[in-house]
Amino acid sequence: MYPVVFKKVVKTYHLDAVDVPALSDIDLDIRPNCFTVISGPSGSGKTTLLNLIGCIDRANSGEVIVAGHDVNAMSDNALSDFRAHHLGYIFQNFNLLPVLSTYENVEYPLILTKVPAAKRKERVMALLDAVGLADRVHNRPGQLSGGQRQRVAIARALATEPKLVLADEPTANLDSQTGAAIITLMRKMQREHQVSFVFSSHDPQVQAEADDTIFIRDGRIIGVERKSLENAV
Ligand SMILES: Nc1ncnc2c1ncn2[C@@H]1O[C@H](COP(=O)(O)OP(=O)(O)OP(=O)(O)O)[C@@H](O)[C@H]1O
Repeated sequence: MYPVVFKKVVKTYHLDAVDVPALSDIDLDIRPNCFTVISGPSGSGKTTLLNLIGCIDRANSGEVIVAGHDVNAMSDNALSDFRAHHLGYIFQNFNLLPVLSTYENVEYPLILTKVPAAKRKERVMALLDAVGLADRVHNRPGQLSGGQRQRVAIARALATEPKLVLADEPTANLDSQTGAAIITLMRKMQREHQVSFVFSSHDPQVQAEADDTIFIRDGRIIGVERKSLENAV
């Protein structure tokens, strides 16, 4: 099953009295267990597309199917529950809760989804070990480097075992060496957890690692490049 299917999707923002068309007639399939990059110039609609895939925003028309669910038809409460259980997010600004420790940041989505305490501990420690932060469990985000913060965000995104992880410019605030290490880690986690990652990115390092690239211009998909799946699994 494709984790994401779009049919004739349109998104227009309303800014005061002006309509700003952001996405027009988007038809799209995202393959399972792949690294998919959305590539395009500034203002082309990458973040808008990622926000629709991530159910952070809603389309004006068309069908948006995520993990087999018609998300445009869901109520706000159902959508919020759906996001918590099925999706993981990685942001360029990391978006960690500053008052929580590394451990607590990764545990947080498991509390939201009511995972029992013993299971939470097991899963958080396994993830922090996998991202190389088992010795930083008590540090708060302010006591970590940018690369370490992004590692926490990767562990947090995978905590609920989602089928799909969305990453908006995940290496934008990292130097190229740290960015490369983060891409390698995301690839490793993607393969181990059999999850689909969808990125928006200008970073050639992220684009080079992609299985699939979706090229977008002026709110329209102008091409899709898919590598052989042997690279992805
Ligand atoms: N909240 C909003 N209100 C009004 N217009 C918006 C809003 N968000 C985005 N837009 C417009 O929608 C279009 C697509 O924006 P979007 O942020 O998706 O592009 P992008 O490709 O992610 O750009 P960048 O690479 O600069 O982040 C642009 O014309 C933008 O000005």
